[in-house]
Formats: sequence, C-alpha cells, structure tokens
Amino acid sequence: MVKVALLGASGGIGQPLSLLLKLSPYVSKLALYDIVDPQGISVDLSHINTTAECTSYSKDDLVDALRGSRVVVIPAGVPRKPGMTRDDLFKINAGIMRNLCECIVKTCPNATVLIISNPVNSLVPVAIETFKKNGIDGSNRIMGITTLDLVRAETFLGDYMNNSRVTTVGSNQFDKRRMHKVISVIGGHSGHTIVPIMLLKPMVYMMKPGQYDSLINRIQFGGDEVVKAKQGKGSATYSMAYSGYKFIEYILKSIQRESLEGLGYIPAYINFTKLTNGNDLSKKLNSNELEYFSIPINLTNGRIESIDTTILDKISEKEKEMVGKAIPELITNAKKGQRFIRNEAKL
Ligand SMILES: NC(=O)c1ccc[n+]([C@@H]2O[C@H](COP(=O)([O-])OP(=O)(O)OC[C@H]3O[C@@H](n4cnc5c(N)ncnc54)[C@H](O)[C@@H]3O)[C@@H](O)[C@H]2O)c1
Ligand SMILES: O=C(O)C[C@H](O)C(=O)O
Repeated sequence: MVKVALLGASGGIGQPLSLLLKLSPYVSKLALYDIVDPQGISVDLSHINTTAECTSYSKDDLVDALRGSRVVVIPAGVPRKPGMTRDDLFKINAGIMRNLCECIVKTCPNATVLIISNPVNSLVPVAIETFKKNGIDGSNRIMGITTLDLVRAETFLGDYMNNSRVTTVGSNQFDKRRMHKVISVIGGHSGHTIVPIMLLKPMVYMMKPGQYDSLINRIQFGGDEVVKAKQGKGSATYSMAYSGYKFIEYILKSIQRESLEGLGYIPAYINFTKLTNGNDLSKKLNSNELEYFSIPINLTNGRIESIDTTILDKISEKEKEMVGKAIPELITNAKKGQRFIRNEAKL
C-alpha cells in the first residue's frame, strides 16, 4: 500500500476520484491538495471505514501534500466551455502544470506522475521538460491518462453491438467491460489524434456503410458531447474519475506486484523515445520527429518497463490513414509544451 497525492482534489474530477481512491485497497495515505481548500472533502471521506488515511492541504502546503508520495495524480486546471478546444486551455493550465511539477521534482522525484489536465498532448511534455530542467529524466514514470478514450470506445462499440443485429449472434447482451478485447485507442487525447483501433477486424465488415465512420467520430469527439450537455458548467468528470481510477489501479497493482495479465492493452500518453521499443515505434510510425504518443505500456513497479508496439502490426489501411493524420498534430502539440519550458529556461 502506498501514499497517493491528488492535486486538484476539490474539482469536478477531483471529488469523485478522491472517493474512488479512498475505497482502494492499494492506498494507505490519500493526500488531497487544491488551491480551494479540500478540508471538508477529506473529513467527510475519513468517515468511510476503509484503510486509506485522508489528509487535506491547500495553497502553500504543497510540499507537505507531496512528501513521501509514490503516485501523484493531477487533474488541477481549468476545463473547457462550449466552443473551446482543449488547446485553448494551454495558456492557463501549462503554468499550473509547470508549478506543480517544479514542486514534485524537488519533493518526490521518483513518484509516478499521472496527468489528467488538458491539453494532455501538450501538458505531458510540460511535465517532462520541467523534470528535465531540474536534471531528471521522468519519461518512464510521467504519463498522460488517455483511458477515457478507451472507456468511451468500449461503451460506444458495446452500444452499437447491442443495438444492432450483431446481438443475434449470441443470446446475451454484450458485456461492455469485455470490449477491451475488441477495441483499443492509440495516438493522443484530442479530436483526430484519438485513433481507435479495432482489434477484431471482422467487426468492421459487419457494420453497415457509414456506421464505422460514425463510431470513430463519436469516440474522437465524445468529449464535446459532454461539454455541450453541461452547458458551460465544465466537461466530463464522473466518466473521467472512473477512467482515471481504472488507470491508477493498473499502476497501484503493478507497485503491489500483482499480475496485470488478462487486462488487455494499457495505453498511456508518454514520451517513448528513451524507452525499450521506442525506436521500434518510431520506425513503425515512420517519423523521427514524433516523441509523444499514446501506446500500450508494460509496467513494473508502477513505472514503464517497455512499450508494446504490436498493436500497430494489425492495423487496417483506414487506421493507418488516421495515424498519419494524427502525427503532425501530435508533433505540434508536444513542441508547444516543450517550448513553454525550454524558452523559459533560456531567460
Ligand atoms: N484526460 C482526460 O481524459 C480528461 C477528461 C476530463 C477532463 N480533463 C481535464 O481535467 C482538468 C480538470 O477538470 P475538472 O472538471 O475537474 O475541472 P474543475 O475546474 O472542476 O477542477 C479543477 C480543480 O483544479 C484546482 N486548481 C486550479 N489550479 C490549481 C493549482 N495550481 N493547484 C491545485 N489545484 C488547482 C481548482 O481549484 C479546481 O478545484 C481540466 O483541464 C479538464 O480539461 C481531462
Ligand atoms: O473534452 C474535454 O475537454 C474533457 C476531456 O478531455 C474529455 O475527453 O472528456
């Protein structure tokens, strides 16, 4: 069991995620930090009869919140309103990410850092560059959480299968939780950089013309659906808390040395260049410039042991086309984050 720090704990994602972490058998201490004091959340959660010991921290207490943390989860930052892109959040959230990471790298440099705040495609580079500026390579333990795209893919494909004649193949409804054997998602976390990969190719042939394209579109722009429905009151929070916890649980299980076998592909948005199989990924994606990509990872002790590029061996022409479209945008997004820290370092 380990200490987990949650930065941005008072927010729309932070609150339900705090609850899920309080229920986790893998967490011994849960440190809740936010500039809006999370004391009430912490006291409330502390009445739940699970093991995790909750404490709250605000403003200048960040060092205390982080001290001894093995895992740091970051949903701190502003969410989108209708009409905005995730990239529009960069101006505010990049500064928040840099300041938090400056403190993480000095207080718990070996912690695994899991980034939820948007734009993920640029903020993971901000975090990695901040570590680098402080002389530390964090690329095997700083990850962007892209699990919501995977959860959406499983849900929307499950809906399609249950609502179409595909259900007549078996007598029961398809279990959406088993969809990880049917679909995965790689690339990044915004629009066309989100690239769904059908693991069971015959599924595509079973779909009516147009259905596959509309499924892909819904997965890529699922975030917009929630932003629109919330009418200016933010973006996905409950589905993100669930997806975030799902990914955090992989990390915690791996720290606990539990087997992750049978859980399917576990993608995360990472800097793959120095990792085992990183060269292989560059070759398969046919790009020397791309450094960040969401790709299945193999974990040991909560860190990336290697990346698994086999998912790219089975992709269709249409999926190749989607990957090709994602790469230039991913390069631009990553450079934006890198420049933010590198230019500052020159001042
Ligand atoms: N990765 C994903 O799939 C995904 C999904 C949904 C949302 N998001 C992103 O997560 C972020 C948070 O979303 P939300 O709905 O929880 O927003 P929110 O506004 O409800 O909560 C954000 C919290 O961060 C806090 N905060 C701001 N600056 C801080 C700082 N310097 N230190 C600590 N806390 C700080 C705020 O006080 C607030 O409580 C957004 O950027 C959103 O776009 C990502
Ligand atoms: O859409 C957003 O801005 C939030 C999040 O990235 C999502 O995919 O729901």
